[in-house]
Amino acid sequence: MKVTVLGAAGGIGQALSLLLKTQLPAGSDLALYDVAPVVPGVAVDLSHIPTAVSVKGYGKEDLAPALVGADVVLIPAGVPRKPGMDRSDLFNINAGIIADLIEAIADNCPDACIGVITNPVNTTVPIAAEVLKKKGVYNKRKLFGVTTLDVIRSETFIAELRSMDPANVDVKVIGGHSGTTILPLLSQVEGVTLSDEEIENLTHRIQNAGTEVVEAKAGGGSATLSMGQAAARFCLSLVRGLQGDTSVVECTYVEGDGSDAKFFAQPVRLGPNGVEEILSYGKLSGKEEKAKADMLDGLKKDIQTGVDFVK
Ligand SMILES: NC(=O)c1ccc[n+]([C@@H]2O[C@H](COP(=O)([O-])OP(=O)(O)OC[C@H]3O[C@@H](n4cnc5c(N)ncnc54)[C@H](O)[C@@H]3O)[C@@H](O)[C@H]2O)c1
Ligand SMILES: O=C(O)C[C@H](O)C(=O)O
Repeated sequence: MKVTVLGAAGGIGQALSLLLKTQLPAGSDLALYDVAPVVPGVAVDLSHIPTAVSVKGYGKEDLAPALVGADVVLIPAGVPRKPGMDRSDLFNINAGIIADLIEAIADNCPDACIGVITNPVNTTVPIAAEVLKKKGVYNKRKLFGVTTLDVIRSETFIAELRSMDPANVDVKVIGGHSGTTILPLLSQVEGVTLSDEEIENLTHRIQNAGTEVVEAKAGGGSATLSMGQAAARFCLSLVRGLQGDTSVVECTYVEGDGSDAKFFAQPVRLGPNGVEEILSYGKLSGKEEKAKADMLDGLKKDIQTGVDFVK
């Protein structure tokens, strides 16, 4: 299994690469690409960790060899938010970065599963889809917006509230990855009953958790360590699926049946082909139905911005 990380020298990229070096199955290859000149050093540093995962660094001019043969490509390349910014304020810089990197993926590893982390995810994933379509290699089963951070935050905050082991909390988060498009289904958490007030407070915290980190870092970037963990969880799930395990379920932002929006974060069953099955997200409470209805126009607009960028 070859996993390539694009943007591997950044805050997320380094945390993610460390977790992959220590947790990918034995025999895997980890390819680290970045435009920052430190990337070969990151690879050398990681290569001293005694696991059976090979690590190689690729500098600015070596994108093609970093991608050739990749089964999974994860993309945390791009700029993060500063206090006072929305994720959509990153569009002007990150849209072009994603389009360029996806074009290179289409040329060098068109069959790879692609996990887009770069914000604004609601828009960068549609950009990726349009670029892949232009290149004639779009496979909707293999393009994912990584929204796992919303899931692990939900699990953490609920576990804290109820003094539970977070490993025993399972939360579906649907919609998108910004503001009210992040919709945690707190009415469905097995073994946990929450009051209306608790649901309201938790939903607000989950939807604003990215801003909580951005403000706490005070100009030094956004979530990197928790995102590294979230992306590693998602990647390891993808890899288990690619290796034949068809019991792996994750919530992720994919092109589904379009009944809510063309791209929508929802539970999917992973497997050898990427998405094996889009799963039902179950019955929403009245408040969740309303929250979904209220945010769909905004999500659709974010998606259209991505489509228009490529056209
Ligand atoms: N999906 C999510 O839940 C989630 C969570 C946190 C952050 N993010 C997003 O992830 C992105 C990265 O965040 P970060 O904190 O790691 O930022 P960072 O600035 O620490 O790292 C970004 C890295 O990307 C590299 N880069 C820039 N252009 C590149 C290109 N064309 N090719 C390869 N590498 C390139 C930079 O050199 C840098 O090393 C941001 O857009 C951020 O908003 C998403
Ligand atoms: O909030 C951000 O800008 C980064 C990321 O999307 C997050 O949710 O932490």
